[in-house]
Amino acid sequence: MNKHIILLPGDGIGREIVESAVQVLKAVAGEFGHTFTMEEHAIGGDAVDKFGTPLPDTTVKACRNADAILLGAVGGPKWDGVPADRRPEKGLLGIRKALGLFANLRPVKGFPSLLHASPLKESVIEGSDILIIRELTGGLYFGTPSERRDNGNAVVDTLAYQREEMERIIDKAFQSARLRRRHLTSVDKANVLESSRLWREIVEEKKQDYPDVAVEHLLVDAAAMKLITNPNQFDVMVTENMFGDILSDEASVLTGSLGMLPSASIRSDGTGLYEPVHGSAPDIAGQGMANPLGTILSAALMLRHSFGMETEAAAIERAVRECLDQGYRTADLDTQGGQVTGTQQVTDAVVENLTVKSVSDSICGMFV
Ligand SMILES: NC(=O)c1ccc[n+]([C@@H]2O[C@H](COP(=O)([O-])OP(=O)(O)OC[C@H]3O[C@@H](n4cnc5c(N)ncnc54)[C@H](O)[C@@H]3O)[C@@H](O)[C@H]2O)c1
Ligand SMILES: CC(C)[C@H](C(=O)O)[C@@H](O)C(=O)O
Ligand SMILES: [Mg+2]
Repeated sequence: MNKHIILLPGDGIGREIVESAVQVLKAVAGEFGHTFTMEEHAIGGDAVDKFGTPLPDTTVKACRNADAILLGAVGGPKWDGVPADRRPEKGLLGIRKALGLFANLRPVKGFPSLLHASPLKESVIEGSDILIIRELTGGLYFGTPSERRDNGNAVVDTLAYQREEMERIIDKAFQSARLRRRHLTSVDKANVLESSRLWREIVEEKKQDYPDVAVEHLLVDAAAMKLITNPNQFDVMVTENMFGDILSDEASVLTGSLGMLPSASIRSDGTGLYEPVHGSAPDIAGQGMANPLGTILSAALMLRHSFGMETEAAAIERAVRECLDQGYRTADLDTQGGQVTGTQQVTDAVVENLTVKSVSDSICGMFV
């Protein structure tokens, strides 16, 4: 197959980890006889520096014409002082909105050889396999422009949702639960927020259409606690934009590192932007020590969701598992006294495992 992929490296470690994923995608193309053309565009602080805006029109246009998009990360202290409309993060929010990518799938599944890498007890995290589905284009992030009033002494952020925006993400969550263990946890703050009360009503309405899926409601504060104390109770979790942002970083602890988590930001027709859950990690940028696996696993999600390449996606996931089994670890992972390996060595190990092993023993559908 021929596919055209837009690369948006962005800022901080973004370029390093996207480069790793590109090496893996090239290896997949070679191994399976595909042609992936890749074209880089600017976003975030990188775009502010080059074009004076975090989301140039040329980037949006290229993304609209792409088969899929792979993003690194945006932001960093360099742009702390820029006006609100030039914040690097606006570029990321802007491209998600421009492409209508309302569903953010954040699978949280630990690799066997990393069980010990979590600060949580192995008995707690063993077998945890959660899909967090985060609404991505509404809520507090996109309310009528935030503003300062009273000489800067009062602030307004607006949490707004339309019924349809809630319905489509809740439908997506029920459908995903059907493909997994048929258990859906809806997370809200219905004891306080009117938006959460509408959300809960819609979940109750929708569950009539999915009688085979067990549904529970949890308030977000309790959900945050249970995610750490009893993660195995969860299958699919669905929640609004900001709750999903926070809960997914928290859930990454189950896997050993925030650097491990991939994500798919998609809409109903298969269009997708694939991005690790973490940010630009300015504290380690440029040092060759970033964990590339969240981005490499995001590339696997791209192959599965946007290109329908299940075998190829599973081959990447298997290669990552083997790389970890062989003991390769970036510094964010507990090395158990072993050697710390850099971004490039980890990437090389994944590529090596992809190319030397037969694909017949692939673990299909490891993530979503
Ligand atoms: N999707 C995105 O582009 C995205 C996501 C989150 C944060 N950000 C932005 O990133 C900047 C930094 O934010 P932050 O420090 O709060 O969050 P962060 O996710 O960048 O980093 C949090 C911690 O995790 C570590 N970390 C993250 N990814 C890692 C990886 N792949 N390998 C090893 N360690 C990793 C970092 O070193 C840091 O200690 C901010 O400007 C923020 O807005 C962007
Ligand atoms: C950088 C920021 C706008 C972004 C978000 O909150 O969506 C990030 O934290 C993420 O999780 O992708
Ligand atoms: Mg986040």
